[in-house]
Amino acid sequence: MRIMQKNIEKLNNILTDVIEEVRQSVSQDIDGAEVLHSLLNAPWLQSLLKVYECLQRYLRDSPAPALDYASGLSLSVVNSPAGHGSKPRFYFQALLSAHDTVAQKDYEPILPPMPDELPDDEEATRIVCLVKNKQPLGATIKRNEITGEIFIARVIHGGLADRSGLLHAGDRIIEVNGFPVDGLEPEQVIQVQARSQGTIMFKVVPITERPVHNQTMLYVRAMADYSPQQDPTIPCADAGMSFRKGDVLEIVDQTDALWWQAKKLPSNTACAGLIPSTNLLKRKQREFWWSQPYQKTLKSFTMSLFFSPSVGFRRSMRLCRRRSHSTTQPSCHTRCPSSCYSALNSPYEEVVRYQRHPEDAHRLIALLGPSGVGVNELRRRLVEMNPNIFQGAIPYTTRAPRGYEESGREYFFTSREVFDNMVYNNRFVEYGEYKGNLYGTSIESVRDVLDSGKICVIDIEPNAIQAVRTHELRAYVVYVKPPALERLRETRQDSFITTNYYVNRPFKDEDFQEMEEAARKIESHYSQFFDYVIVNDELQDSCVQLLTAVRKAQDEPQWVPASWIRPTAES
Ligand SMILES: Nc1ncnc2c1ncn2[C@@H]1O[C@H](COP(=O)(O)OP(=O)(O)OP(=O)(O)O)[C@@H](O)[C@H]1O
Repeated sequence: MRIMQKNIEKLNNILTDVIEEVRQSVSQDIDGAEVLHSLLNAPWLQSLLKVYECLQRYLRDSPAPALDYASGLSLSVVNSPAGHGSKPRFYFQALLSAHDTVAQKDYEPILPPMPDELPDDEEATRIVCLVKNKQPLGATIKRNEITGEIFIARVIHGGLADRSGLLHAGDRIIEVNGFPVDGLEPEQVIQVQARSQGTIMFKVVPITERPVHNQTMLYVRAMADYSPQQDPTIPCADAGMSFRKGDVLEIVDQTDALWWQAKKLPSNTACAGLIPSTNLLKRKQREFWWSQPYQKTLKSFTMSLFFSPSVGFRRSMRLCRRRSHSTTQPSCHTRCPSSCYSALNSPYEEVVRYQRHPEDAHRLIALLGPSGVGVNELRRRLVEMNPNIFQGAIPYTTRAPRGYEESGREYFFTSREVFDNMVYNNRFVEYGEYKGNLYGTSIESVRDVLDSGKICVIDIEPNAIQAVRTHELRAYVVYVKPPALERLRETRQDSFITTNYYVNRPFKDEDFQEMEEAARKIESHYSQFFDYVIVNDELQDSCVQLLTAVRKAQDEPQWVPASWIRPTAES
């Protein structure tokens, strides 16, 4: 007993040391440390250790059941006059029934005895018996087309087969429930297995050398939608996992070059699902792209991220509203470093959990939404609410200052040469030309605000998202969405819009329809980059939601691109 206590003490010491080490790592911002820390602190791990301790104790004491039939006893208590009317809870009965099964050593199924003498050339086989529950088996199979032999292709992480620890990728299946499977099609094997009730018995020849895989933890944000039910190439649609763009996925197994295993976060399931690997998804996208007629491709291809739904730039920058039917159609360009093209091209973006350190610069708050939805109004109200905390970025322009304007207050007034030079050096988040003058939001303007300790709030066009999602600015992207049409009509009754032709005219129904159409396009192309969505219904509520978003951005852990934390030469 003393030896065991000593061992437990040793174990406790090891755990304390590990937790301390992890704590130090967390303070040094080392990736994954936070995850490990929460793992070691997890109540279930503590419970497991307790179970381990109990098992060790009982191993020594070898306890015997006092009764073989405890559930019968509970029934007599209920049926006795004293117990009349009281019903034992269902789970208590189940517990007693489990007790009786163990006490009676009722371990199904009884296997045939091993033959005394095995021929020398007999392959080592293993009988694996799994108790079926509502979960699928959690393994896929494949057939060797030459020999007709059936093999386990992969074991799904956290599934029934994986948790048994008895079946592995590469094991050859000889029989299922006593039924020889050599030469059958995989679908026929699945049917045999599906027919079995209670338990399934596999006779397998275990793979001789199991490959050793050093799986590294990988988290990604999906940049496209995926549905296994609509993918005819997936090895097993039931084992597949669907995801929407923007979802954060934990990749638990990358052994297979084509099909990874992943869990969607936050996850409450132990079992992973199959998803296409980066290379496979890229290949599918290329094939899809080439198979589509040109126009249709632009409309429906989920990864056509280069398509910009609205070209122009915001009123906040040029102080005049853009209209898509404007005769002086403004053009807008964004700074897009080479890393941005790879981010747009990749179906998954690697992400890490990041929490801003109180001493770090604030994250940039970038608001976007369809024209007229209220992005500018919300930004203005936030700054007005507390100008000591929030500030916009002063834009640059080549237009001449008006009487009341001062350089560095409304705009930085500059020459075309200087402006062109800044464009050439990638110093603009976005810029554009309007009525012969250039306007732009520079990275320096944003940096100045952030360096002063304030929170910089800007509004951007959707195609500038990549220019602010950088290691330098670490933008938190807030999407402002219009409410339903009826609510737009109700809430905007007393509001005005400014167009190229009219200053402050009341909203019309066509403005709302245009806004909804633009919103649909923005969402379908950029929703994977939204960190927070505000439906701008009642203005007061939206302001409160914006404050919540800002607080989350600055004070709560978020999934951010891994390149922000491990910057590459490009980012
Ligand atoms: N929730 C709301 N309820 C009522 N009126 C609103 C609401 N949000 C914004 N508005 C009004 O709608 C008009 C347009 O808003 P705003 O100028 O902020 O649009 P925007 O999204 O910045 O578009 P643009 O940049 O093209 O001007 C303004 O008069 C604003 O006061």
